Amino acid sequence: MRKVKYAIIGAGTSGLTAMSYLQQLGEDFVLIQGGAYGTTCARVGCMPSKAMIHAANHYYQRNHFAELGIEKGEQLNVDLPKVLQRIRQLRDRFTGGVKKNSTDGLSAEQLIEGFAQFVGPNQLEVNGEIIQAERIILANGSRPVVPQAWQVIGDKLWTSDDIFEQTDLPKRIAVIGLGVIGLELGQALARLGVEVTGIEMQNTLGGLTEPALIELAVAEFSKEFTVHLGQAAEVCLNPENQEEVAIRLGDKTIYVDAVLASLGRRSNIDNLNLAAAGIGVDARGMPPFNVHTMQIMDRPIFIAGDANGYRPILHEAGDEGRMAVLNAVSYPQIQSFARKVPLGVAFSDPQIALIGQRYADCVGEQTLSVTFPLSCANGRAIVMGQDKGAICLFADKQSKKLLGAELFMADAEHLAHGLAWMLQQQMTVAQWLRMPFYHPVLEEALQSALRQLARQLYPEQSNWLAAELSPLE
Ligand SMILES: Cc1cc2nc3c(=O)[nH]c(=O)nc-3n(C[C@H](O)[C@H](O)[C@H](O)COP(=O)(O)OP(=O)(O)OC[C@H]3O[C@@H](n4cnc5c(N)ncnc54)[C@H](O)[C@@H]3O)c2cc1C
Ligand SMILES: NC(=O)c1ccc[n+]([C@@H]2O[C@H](COP(=O)([O-])OP(=O)(O)OC[C@H]3O[C@@H](n4cnc5c(N)ncnc54)[C@H](O)[C@@H]3O)[C@@H](O)[C@H]2O)c1
Repeated sequence: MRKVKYAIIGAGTSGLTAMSYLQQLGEDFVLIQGGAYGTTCARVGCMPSKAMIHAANHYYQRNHFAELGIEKGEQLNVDLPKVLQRIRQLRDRFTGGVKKNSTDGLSAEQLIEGFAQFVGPNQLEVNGEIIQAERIILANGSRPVVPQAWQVIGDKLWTSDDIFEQTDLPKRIAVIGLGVIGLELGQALARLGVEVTGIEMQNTLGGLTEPALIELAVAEFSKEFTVHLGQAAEVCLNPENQEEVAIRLGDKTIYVDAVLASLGRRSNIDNLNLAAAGIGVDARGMPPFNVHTMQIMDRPIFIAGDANGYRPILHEAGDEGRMAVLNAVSYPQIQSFARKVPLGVAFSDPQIALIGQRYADCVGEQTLSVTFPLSCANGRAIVMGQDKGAICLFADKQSKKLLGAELFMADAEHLAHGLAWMLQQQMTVAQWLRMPFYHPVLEEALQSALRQLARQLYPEQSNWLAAELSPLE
């Protein structure tokens, strides 16, 4: 049996963030990594998906050249094998960079290759070796949800783990699940010339909850690919042609060449045998843990990143790795950390951004909301041909502070950051309106929405000309 002070399970963003702190402190640790190196983000997640979207969006622009007076755009072609090859080259560059700066520098004692599982309260087993660790960080990520019944279609069933490995793309793909992954990759595939059928069992897409934005988004995406909402699909091989997949949607059958399952991701926590550590799980298979400390019960065991399923996105995985390692080091002293304002961006076009609380969770007597369409006098959006979207802001009537925002607009990623940063400062709507807004920029749409909100929140305020200025103290 090997004894160590710290064991980290998983060399993803979360685990590596935790490890870098232990390295700085010169602590005694092991990093246990099962599966491929280089992190989910760089290998099969954020980065290859953005590389595909980038190529797809460039190619798609050809459809709009004529209206700008630029000729022969329709003569452009896409070389799909080259597009896919470039994605893999970029992926290798990103994963190579991650490895060089993290696991490549570890000694044979520090890095253990293999899948860990608990065999006792503080004991892990990897490849038959027992590791006794005083403090343990579980950062073993998540994997795509794939229904067992869909396996009958064999290699025609893809997830985000497979799509970037393809050397070419077929004519027709069904993208099932129009959350973030389905929307980003579904639109990219459509823009690269694939005939895409998008299927989502809820009556929304990309996580939007505000009805006007959902309607706008469905209308926009439907121009590029077929969108079926409110229906769960059944998948099998076409009995008459085993080369084809048959998707059953109610009484409709759609035939495609491949299926991209983007139905969500589930935690890998189930491969750790938590029961052997004396840790129970809830109905979703998750152990009890504190989102402000990352600690599981009162144990010297911490859970961070996608593994805990709380906010499965990259910057949160990094933050949770930090919280987990700070508390692992200070254990039994445990510090609670405030969570940052929730921020999510889907890199579709237009983008979707969700900041703070969700609209659906806030609607009620105490909430005021405004939805401002970009076509309504945002000059920059109109010039760019990007005036299809809208901004929805919602605020608490009493405190006059924003609760959150949902955006469906071009380049929402930037405005979303401004909104998240300001939301975290807990400013009132009047304070926001005293910030500078340049012209002509998309941010002026935020200014317009804030003005509409302010008029309802401050009915007593008669002089808005002055209210947007701060008196010199
Ligand atoms: C297609 C896609 C696009 C995405 N795009 C974005 C984006 O644009 N922006 C964003 O913020 N987020 C995005 N994400 C989410 C982001 O990639 C994840 O939230 C983040 O990578 C999670 O990091 P992690 O450290 O928790 O897990 P991971 O990076 O998955 O690391 C966990 C590691 O643990 C290993 N492991 C599992 N079980 C064991 C075990 N028992 N023993 C040892 N090792 C084990 C796994 O093999 C894995 O290598 C995307 C995800 C996907 C799939
Ligand atoms: N830009 C980003 O930040 C980004 C991009 C990609 C992924 N991610 C991360 O990856 C995670 C997983 O992404 P995802 O898109 O797979 O999950 P998701 O939870 O966002 O969306 C999954 C969708 O599939 C639908 N669905 C489930 N089963 C279905 C069925 N049988 N038929 C039809 N629809 C079905 C769900 O209703 C849901 O809308 C996200 O939660 C996010 O944290 C982030």
